[in-house]
Amino acid sequence: MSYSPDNIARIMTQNTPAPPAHTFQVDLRGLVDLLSQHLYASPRVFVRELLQNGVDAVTARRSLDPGCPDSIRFTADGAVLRVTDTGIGLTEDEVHRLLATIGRSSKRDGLDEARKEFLGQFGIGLLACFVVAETIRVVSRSARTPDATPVEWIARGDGSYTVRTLSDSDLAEATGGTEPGTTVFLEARRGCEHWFDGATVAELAADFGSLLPYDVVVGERRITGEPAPWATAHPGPAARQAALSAYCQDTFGFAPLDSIELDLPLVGVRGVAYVLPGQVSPAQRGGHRVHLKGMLLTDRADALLPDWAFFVRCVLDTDALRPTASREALYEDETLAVVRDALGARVREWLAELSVSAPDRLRRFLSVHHLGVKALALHDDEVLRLMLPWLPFETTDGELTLDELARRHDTVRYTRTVDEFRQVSAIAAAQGLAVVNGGYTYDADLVARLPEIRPQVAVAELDASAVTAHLDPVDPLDELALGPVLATARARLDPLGCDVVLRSFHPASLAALHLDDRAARAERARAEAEASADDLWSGILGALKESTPRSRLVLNHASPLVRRVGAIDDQELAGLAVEALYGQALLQARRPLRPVDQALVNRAFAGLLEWATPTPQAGLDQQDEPDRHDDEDDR
Ligand SMILES: Nc1ncnc2c1ncn2[C@@H]1O[C@H](COP(=O)(O)OP(=O)(O)OP(=O)(O)O)[C@@H](O)[C@H]1O
Repeated sequence: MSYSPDNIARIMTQNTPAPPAHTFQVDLRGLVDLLSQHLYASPRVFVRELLQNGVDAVTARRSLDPGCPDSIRFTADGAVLRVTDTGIGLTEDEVHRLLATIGRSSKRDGLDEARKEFLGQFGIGLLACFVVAETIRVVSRSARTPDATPVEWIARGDGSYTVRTLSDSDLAEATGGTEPGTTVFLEARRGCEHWFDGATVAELAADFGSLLPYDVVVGERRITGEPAPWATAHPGPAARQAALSAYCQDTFGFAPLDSIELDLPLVGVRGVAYVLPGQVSPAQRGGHRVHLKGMLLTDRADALLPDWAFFVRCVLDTDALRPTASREALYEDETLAVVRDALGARVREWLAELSVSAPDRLRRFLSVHHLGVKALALHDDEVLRLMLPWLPFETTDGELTLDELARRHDTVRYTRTVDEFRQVSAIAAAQGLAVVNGGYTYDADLVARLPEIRPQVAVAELDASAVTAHLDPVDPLDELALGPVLATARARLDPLGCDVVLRSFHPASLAALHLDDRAARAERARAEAEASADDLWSGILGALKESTPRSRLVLNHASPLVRRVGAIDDQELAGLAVEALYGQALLQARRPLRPVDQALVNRAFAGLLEWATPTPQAGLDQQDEPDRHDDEDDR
C-alpha cells in the first residue's frame, strides 16, 4: 500500500483510537548552552538583544502613537542589570504566548512591510540573556491595551517561569512608574558579574547602538543622539570629509586615505567606504561594519564587497540585508549579491571621478593600492579602460605608466618574470628597448591588454632571442682574435648547457650577460628531475624531452675586461676568468645557482685567488720551515 495522503487519512480513521499527541519538551539549559557555545561568538550579544527588544517595542508603539516617548534606559550595578523601555509593552496573555514560547515572535505577525520595521524575527533573542543571567524578570504594561493589568514574568535558567498580574502600586514599586512600557531585570549568573558592570554595559551598548534612532542611555551616559556623519548636514565639503575621516579614526582606528560616500537608496544602503592608508594583502578581506537599521550587526562582514575592493573598509547602515540567526553575519542571499554589485559599482565610479577631476588624489591612491586596481582592471573592462593609463609599472625607463612608456617607444615589450626582467633590464635599457617588468602579480596580463585601449601601441613579449638580436655582431677579425678564449669558454660551459657568443653592447661595464628563456629553464629542470628520478619517472621525463633549448652567455666585446681576458695566454687562467664571468652573470641575473654552477663558481674563485696570491719562493720556504719548527719546539 502506498502512503498517499488519501491512504494515510484512511489508516488514521480506521485505526482508532488515535494515539495521544505530545508536546515537545525543551531543555532550556541545553538550549542556552547551544546558543552560547555555537550560535553567538561572545556573551556580549545579550546587550544587543535587550537593546533590540527595546527598540522594536518603541517602534511598535510608534505605529499606534507616533508621538510616544522613545526612551531605552539601562542601569547596571555588577549584580543586576535593568532595562526600561517606553515601548508597546505586553499583556498577560502576550507574556504567555510570546515570552514563554521559544521561537515565537510578535515580529513575524502582520504584513511583510510591517515586519521590515523590526530588528528581531526569530523569537530566541531574550534567551540569549540566560548566557549571563540566572533569572530574567520582565515587568510590563501594554500600551496597546491601556486598561490591561500590568504583568510580571520571572523565568529561571532551569526552564521554569511564573507569571502574575500586578497592581499599579506594585508596578510603580518595581519600575518607578506606571506608564506603559517594559522593564527587564537580569540577575547575574555566578561568574558572569563582569558583564553587569556599568561601564562594560555602556561600552557594549555604545558599540552596538550608537546609530539607533531612539534615545538610549546607560547610567549617566547617552549612547545615541550623535547621528552618523554621512546622515548629517555639514557646513561644506571639507567639513564633511573631516567629519567622515574623524568617524573612521574613532571607529576603525585609522586615518583614511580617502572616504567614498555610499548612498544607494535603491539597494537600501547608506554609509562610507574608507580607503585604507597602507597596502594590504588582497587575501585580507572583510572587517566591514554593518548596521541594520542603526543596530550594529557585525564588525567583521567579509562578503559585502567584491574581492577586488580589498583596499576599502566600509561602515554602512542598511534596512535591506538579512542577518543570520546569530545576528552576527549577513545572510548570503540575492539581496546581498545585489548590494555587493552596487557597492562595487560605486567604488568603480569613484575611481572614474578621480581620474577626471582629481588626478593627484588618484595618483596618491594608486601609489598605495595599485595592486587592487590592477586586479580590478583585469576583471572589468571598464576599469581597464579607465585605469590602465594611470597605473605605475616597473620599466627599463624607471617607474612609469604604460602611456608614458608608449609615448617614448614604438614597441612596449614585457617579461613574464622578475628574473627575466633583471637579466635584460640593463642591456635592454642601453639598447633603447622599452621593457616592462611583467613578473609582478597581474602586470604581464595587463601590459598584454594595452592594445585593447591603445590600438596604435605594439606590445610584444620579450625573450632571450629578442635581446640577442639587438646585440651588435662583432667584426669577424675581432672575433677571430678572441678565438682561443671563446673556445676555452665553450669547452668549460658546454657541460652546463650554456652556449657562448660574443657580441658588442652597452653598457661596456657589463662584461657578460646570461640569457636564459623560460623554455631553457623548463628543459633544464626536466633534465635535472630526470637525472634524479627512478627508472619509471626518468623514462616518462625522458619522453618529454624538448629540443634542448640552452642558456647563453653573451660576452661583451665592448667591455675592457673581456678584452683583457681575451689577451690572457695562459689557457688555464683564461678558463678560470671565463668561469668567473659566467658566475658573475648568473648573480647579476639573480639566478639561483644550481649545484653545478656553485661548484664552478667556487672553483673559479679559488683558482683566481690562488693565482692572485702567488706561492712563496722556494728559498723563502726553506728559510721559513726551520723557523716554524723552532717555534713548535719552543712551545
Ligand atoms: N521589551 C519588550 N517589549 C515588548 N515586547 C517584548 C519585549 N521583549 C520581548 N518582547 C516580546 O517577546 C517576543 C520574543 O522576544 P525575543 O527577543 O525572544 O525574540 P524576537 O525579538 O521576536 O526575535 P529575535 O530572536 O530575532 O530577537 C518578541 O517578539 C516580543 O513580542
